[in-house]
Amino acid sequence: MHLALIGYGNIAQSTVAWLAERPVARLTVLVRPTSLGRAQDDAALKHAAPVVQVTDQLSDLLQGAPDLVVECAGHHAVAEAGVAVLHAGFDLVLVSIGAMADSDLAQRLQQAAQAGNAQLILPSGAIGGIDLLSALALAGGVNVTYRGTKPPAAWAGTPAAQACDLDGLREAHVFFEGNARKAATSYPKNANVAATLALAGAGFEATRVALIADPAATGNCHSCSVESPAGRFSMTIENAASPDNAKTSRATVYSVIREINRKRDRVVI
Ligand SMILES: NC(=O)C1=CN([C@@H]2O[C@H](COP(=O)(O)OP(=O)(O)OC[C@H]3O[C@@H](n4cnc5c(N)ncnc54)[C@H](OP(=O)(O)O)[C@@H]3O)[C@@H](O)[C@H]2O)C=CC1
Ligand SMILES: O=C([O-])CC(=O)C(=O)O
Repeated sequence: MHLALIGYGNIAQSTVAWLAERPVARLTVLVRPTSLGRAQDDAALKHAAPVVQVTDQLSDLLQGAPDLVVECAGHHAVAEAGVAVLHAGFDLVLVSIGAMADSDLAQRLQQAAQAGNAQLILPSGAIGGIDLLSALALAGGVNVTYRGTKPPAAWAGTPAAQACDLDGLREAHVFFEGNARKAATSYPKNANVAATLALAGAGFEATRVALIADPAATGNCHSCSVESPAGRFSMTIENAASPDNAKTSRATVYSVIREINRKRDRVVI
C-alpha cells in the first residue's frame, strides 16, 4: 500500500509511530515548506515504510499515485489540497471534517470526488456511534444534541479565550451554544466532532452544540443524545488527550489507523 499523509503534526506522527508495527510499502508525507527539514530528519519515518518521500509540493504527492491519502493538517489544508487529491482520483480520509461546514468547500469536495471517481472518507475521529446515527438518520426525524467538554488549556488560542477567563475558571463553564456549523467554523481544531455528528445525523443547522471548559476535566469528553422515531441513544465518551496536543484526543489517531487498515485489509470492521 502507498499511503500519503497531509500534515506531519500530532496525528500524523503518532500514526507513523504506529506503522512501525505494521509498515506500509510506501509512504509520502506532504508538509509546509517551513516544516520540510524537521520532517525529513525524523528517523521514525524509515520504520513506517521502506520507501519514504517527504515533500512540500502537492504535485509530488499526486504524481506518486497513492492508494490512500489522509489529511491530518487542519481546515486550511483541506481547501488547499483536498479538492486536488479527489479530482486526481485518489481516495481521501478527511480528519479535519469541520472544514465541511463551509458549504462551498463541501460542494467542491463532493464534485471533485465525483469527477475523479474517488471516495471522500469521513472517519469517526474522536467520537463513536456514527454507524448507528447515520443509520437512524435514514429513517428521518432525527434530533441530535452534543456537548463537548475539555480542560481550559485545550481551548487556549480559540474564541473561548475571549468568551471567558479560561485560566481563572473554578467550575465548568459553557462558553458556546449554537449549531454545529457555527461551532465547527469557530473552533476548527476543537469541534470537528460536532461536524461529524451533523454530517451523519441532522445536518449542520439542526445539530445543537454546547462547548464547555472544565478545570476538573482530565481529558476530552464528548456527550451526545440522539432521538429518532426508529430509536434513541445517548453516549458519553471520555477520551484521553494526545500527549503532544491537548486539543486532540488520542482516539482520533486510532481512527486514522483504522481507516488505513480498512483500506489494506481483506476483512474490515
Ligand atoms: N475528526 C476529529 O474528530 C478530529 C479532527 N481533528 C483535526 O485534525 C487536525 C490535526 O490535528 P493534530 O495533528 O492534532 O494537529 P497538529 O497541530 O499537531 O498538526 C497539524 C499539522 O499540520 C500541518 N499543516 C497545516 N497546514 C498544512 C498544509 N497546508 N499542508 C501540510 N501540512 C500542514 C502543521 O504544520 P506546521 O507545523 O508547519 O504548522 C502541523 O504540523 C486538527 O487541526 C483538527 O482539524 C483533530 C481532532 C479530532
Ligand atoms: O479530539 C477531540 O477530542 C475532538 C476535537 O478536537 C474536535 O472535535 O475537533
